Amino acid sequence: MSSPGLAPAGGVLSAYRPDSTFVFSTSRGTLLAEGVYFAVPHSVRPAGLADLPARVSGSLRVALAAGHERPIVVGAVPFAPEAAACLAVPVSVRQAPAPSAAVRQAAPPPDRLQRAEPFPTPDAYRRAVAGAVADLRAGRLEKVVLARTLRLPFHGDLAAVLSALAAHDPSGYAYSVPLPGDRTLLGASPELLVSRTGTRVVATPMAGSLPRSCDPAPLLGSRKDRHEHALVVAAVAEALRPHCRSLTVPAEPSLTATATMWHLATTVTGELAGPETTSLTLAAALHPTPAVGGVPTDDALRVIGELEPFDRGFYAGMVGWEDASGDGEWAVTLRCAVADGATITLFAGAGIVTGSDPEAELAETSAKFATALRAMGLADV
Ligand SMILES: C=C(O[C@@H]1C=C(C(=O)O)C=C[C@H]1O)C(=O)O
Repeated sequence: MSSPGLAPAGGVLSAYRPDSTFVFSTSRGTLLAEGVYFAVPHSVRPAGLADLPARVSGSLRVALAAGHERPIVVGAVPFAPEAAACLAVPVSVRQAPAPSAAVRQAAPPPDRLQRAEPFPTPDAYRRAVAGAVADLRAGRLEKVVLARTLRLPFHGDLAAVLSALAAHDPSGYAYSVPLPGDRTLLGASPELLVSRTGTRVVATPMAGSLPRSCDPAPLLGSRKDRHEHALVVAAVAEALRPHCRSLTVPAEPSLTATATMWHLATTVTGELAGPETTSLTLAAALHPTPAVGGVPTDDALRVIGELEPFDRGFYAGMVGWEDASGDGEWAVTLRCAVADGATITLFAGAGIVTGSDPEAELAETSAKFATALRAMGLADV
């Protein structure tokens, strides 16, 4: 890492260029990385994520050997394990305290949201949810997450969108990743897939949601949401346990708020059994959790492939960083948008269990779109 002297986050974000800068902003600070010193090579095997931790550790060793003083790897990993990740050792990294003040947005032309194209259509999404509920009732699976997209024209300033994302949800993970083909992935995730700091491991799985405009009390009491949540926590604990000497899994979830949503969340903490387990070893063991996939994972992935008429790309993958010691922090790539020329595509999904109501899941995904829409000045939730 080049000398990270603390500068105001507004200052560090002013260096942001959507097509070339990686940004990862948390309540503890903003990391801004530029340039490609060494691109993490793609997998040559169809091994998916199995060799990802080694490819990243290897890239960090190469950078160290070439004289980079404090290399880190930053970027995003797509949802599908066989799809190419976008990870690199950047040339320079700056860090600054978290941004504090919301950025005022210019008022958008009023017709813009009307030109938004949902895909699949709301009707098709309701039908997909109903189809999944039929599968669930037939006992073929316990949970599956179904997503949808919203595509709209966008000519605005992505720097303003990114600062608004960070300012609206200062306790979340606001990010921006330059993607191949002059596209930009950006969003604000509430969910920590996993972090490793020395031997300390933290994961904050989420599942069970309501729009922020609702009273959250029924969420904590909802059997359907508690079940949906428990499935994710159990899968996260099961994936982390083999790597940990001790693991603490709270028996009850707590309520977490973002600017647009309420979620049930559980913070799982552990002590690593051995120092060789990197943050990405843990992330690869966890992905995809049932917060974005389902239970059992393979059946859920098959149903997602059958019922979702689009490629998730980087949505529901992971975004973050890892350093040469193996420490790192990876958020689930949620509440995201991909900007591509004059078009931006938003992604949002919801966990479906036997008690799911298609209309409520449609409303939940609409509320999740509001995170990006609000940052674009297109929703005032
Ligand atoms: C799938 C998404 O969010 C996930 C699904 C949730 C749910 O189903 O309740 C809650 C938080 C996230 O783990 C999304 O934002 O697209």
